[in-house]
Amino acid sequence: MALLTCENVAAGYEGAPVIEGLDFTVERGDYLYIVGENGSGKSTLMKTILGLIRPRMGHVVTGEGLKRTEIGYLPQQTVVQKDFPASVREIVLSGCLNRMGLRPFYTRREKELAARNMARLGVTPLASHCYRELSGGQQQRVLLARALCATRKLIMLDEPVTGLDPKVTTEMYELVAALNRDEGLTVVMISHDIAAAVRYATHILHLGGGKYFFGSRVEYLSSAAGRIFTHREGGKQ
Ligand SMILES: Nc1ncnc2c1ncn2[C@@H]1O[C@H](COP(=O)(O)OP(=O)(O)OP(=O)(O)O)[C@@H](O)[C@H]1O
Repeated sequence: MALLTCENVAAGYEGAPVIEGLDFTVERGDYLYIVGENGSGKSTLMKTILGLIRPRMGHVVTGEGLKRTEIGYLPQQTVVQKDFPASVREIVLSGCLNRMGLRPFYTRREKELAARNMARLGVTPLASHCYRELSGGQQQRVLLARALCATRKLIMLDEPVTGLDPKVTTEMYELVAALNRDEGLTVVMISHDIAAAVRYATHILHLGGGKYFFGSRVEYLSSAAGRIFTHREGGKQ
């Protein structure tokens, strides 16, 4: 069974639904990019998958023993979040909150998990620094370490490179690609960067104009949406 299945999903707020009739699956080890213009419903879909928004129609089904609370999530950063007055260690540890239930303290295992994920993301030397004093790239690494504390299976990232310079953007992309390739972590990433999508993704979901495309990277490149991109890039892909 797929790790994640969306069956005829419609979601939105008041008024007309933002997304409708969406069908796609995410298998273990996939790297799915969700692309599409502003307002096409990418974040709404991600929140629906996470169970933060109830679908108006259809179902989101998880498989392979995955619980919704075991999905690592790196949300789109707001200005307020960038200014959060906590230490890096506290932020990373808070990725364990979903496992804690009513228990008020972190266990030794949770502290070890946080330490491991800080090391994995190269932020151990920043552990006692205040989060709001970090650069944008360091903040995103910290949030990725936090999301990894919540999951061993599936991580969802909402535009994790917004505001980062090209070098740090590439580092972030390579980091996530390595987690997928070397550690078998399944990744779902929202992005506006179609060039990165066709470089890193195994699958692409392109939302927009009431329609959508879902398929493998190769299928995307020969689809109408993908051909617009390759045409613009002069057929470089
Ligand atoms: N909390 C909300 N309440 C009401 N409408 C909302 C809410 N969040 C988003 N919307 C609307 O839903 C639509 C889709 O928004 P969403 O954030 O899912 O798009 P997106 O594709 O992620 O956009 P972007 O690329 O700009 O981040 C937009 O028209 C937006 O204004």
